[in-house]
Amino acid sequence: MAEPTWTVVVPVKRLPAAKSRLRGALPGVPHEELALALAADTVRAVLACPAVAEVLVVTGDAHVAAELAGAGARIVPDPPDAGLNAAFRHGAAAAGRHARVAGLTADLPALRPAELAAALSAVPAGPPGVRRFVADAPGDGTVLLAAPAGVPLEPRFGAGSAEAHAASGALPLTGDWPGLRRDVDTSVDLAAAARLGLGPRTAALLGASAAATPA
Ligand SMILES: Nc1nc2c(ncn2[C@@H]2O[C@H](COP(=O)(O)OP(=O)(O)OP(=O)(O)O)[C@@H](O)[C@H]2O)c(=O)[nH]1
Ligand SMILES: C=C(OP(=O)(O)O)C(=O)O
Repeated sequence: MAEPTWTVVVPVKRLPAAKSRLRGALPGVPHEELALALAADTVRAVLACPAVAEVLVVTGDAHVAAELAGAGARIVPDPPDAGLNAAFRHGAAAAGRHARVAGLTADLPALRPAELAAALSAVPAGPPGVRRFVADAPGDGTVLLAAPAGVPLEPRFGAGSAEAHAASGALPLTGDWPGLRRDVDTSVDLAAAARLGLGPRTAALLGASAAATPA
């Protein structure tokens, strides 16, 4: 059984602006409910991961903060308008210098706690202190970036982030973790995540949308 040694930082954008490429993906479902469900299912899986001691959600959204604090996450206020990498750095700073910190995107509704535990256990505990990352399913993005204790996270999330993380000295983790790698940016991604098995919040919205949409 993995030791709960990791602090996982999960940034969540303000819901009205979040997941813009998914807007309209589920007819009959308010967009903000879908964006919140993706984050809630991600955080639920992280909280259930035996390798995780604490989940820090970095957000400027009061609704997200209330929901995810209720689920058991610690909320760290987002630096206003600073963007995704600033949110990761802010969360990592709140975790403290001695923590093993991993940054994870909040759009992984098919994430399984055991996959996250396997990925985190593949990060060596000791020197030489190299950061590790897990690329998304297409291979160009990043879903997870992990740093050993005392090593800055130095996040380079955004378009082409797998290459950017590698160029900054981070090494890829190569395990077969389909739910972890399946980030959801578009309706095609959402369908792929549904084939893997969605967390309960997103699954309920998919079911409600299907029931409301004439065949
Ligand atoms: N706290 C915080 N989280 C962010 C910010 N930008 C993106 N995120 C989160 O980072 C993760 C990955 O970002 P994207 O996949 O680009 O998500 P997004 O920006 O909501 O989606 P698009 O509008 O489609 O680009 C998601 O879980 C977002 O909620 C930000 O400025 N602050
Ligand atoms: C944030 C990222 O990209 P996307 O918006 O494509 O999920 C990333 O992969 O680093």
